[in-house]
Amino acid sequence: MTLLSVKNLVVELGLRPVLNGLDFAVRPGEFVGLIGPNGAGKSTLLRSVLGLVPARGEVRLSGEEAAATSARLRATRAAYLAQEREIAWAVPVEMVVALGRSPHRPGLAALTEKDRAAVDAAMRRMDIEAFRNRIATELSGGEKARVLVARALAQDTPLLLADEPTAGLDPAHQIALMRLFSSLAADGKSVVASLHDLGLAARWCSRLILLDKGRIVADGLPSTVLTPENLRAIYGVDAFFGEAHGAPIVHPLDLATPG
Ligand SMILES: Nc1ncnc2c1ncn2[C@@H]1O[C@H](COP(=O)(O)OP(=O)(O)OP(=O)(O)O)[C@@H](O)[C@H]1O
Repeated sequence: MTLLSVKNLVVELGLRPVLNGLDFAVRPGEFVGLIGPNGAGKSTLLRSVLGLVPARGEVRLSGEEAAATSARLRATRAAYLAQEREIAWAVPVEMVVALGRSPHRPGLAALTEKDRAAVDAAMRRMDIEAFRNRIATELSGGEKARVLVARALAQDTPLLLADEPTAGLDPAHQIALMRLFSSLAADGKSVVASLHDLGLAARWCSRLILLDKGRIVADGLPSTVLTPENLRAIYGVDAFFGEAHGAPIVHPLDLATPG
């Protein structure tokens, strides 16, 4: 059983090819880091999986063709954390997080005990319980980011698609989030997260997909994807490679020297 499978996914935006025939599948238990330079197509890939941009090819969520599934059912299979972190509504944080339960509430019925438990658990996991009654629009950028992750967690889906989830978070909350995604994967869920921080990607992801110019150029264990050759060829950087506590360290050091 795959939670997500993508076959020959093609996206054109403004008559420009953005994704050029992608193929991959994500199984339960995987924490997949989607990496690649600016403009590689990472956000477009996440958005096209959810039908948010027009695409050709086949996308299956939990085995069923996504295009043939209702939006509500899709939202019980995959949660999405968008790159934009603005919160439009001046309402209490708790209410924003509870929006994650919408796909589980027919006609937006009152929150059930299960809904409340999911909202509380998501707020606890994102360390935002203290903000519960604060107005969401009045939070800092990183605090808002954590509220939106909590909303996606409250959705309680087998698959989480997260676009740059660590952006704007301080180091402790970045690491806590990567730990959380790892533990979701250990519980049999899957996370696909676009990441620019190659150090976090190397250390925490079970698998990396490296995109460049709308194509998958490497897909596998972080140690096989984050090679000096790939970093030079795709990102144009030289990096330090090391190891600590049994996990890899990758830290970009400088622009690659020509030749
Ligand atoms: N609405 C659009 N119309 C035309 N081109 C678009 C549109 N949206 C995105 N693109 C182009 O598609 C390409 C991929 O964009 P995308 O946002 O998926 O990249 P990304 O890998 O997520 O980049 P970043 O790391 O900068 O967030 C870019 O060249 C971008 O300019």
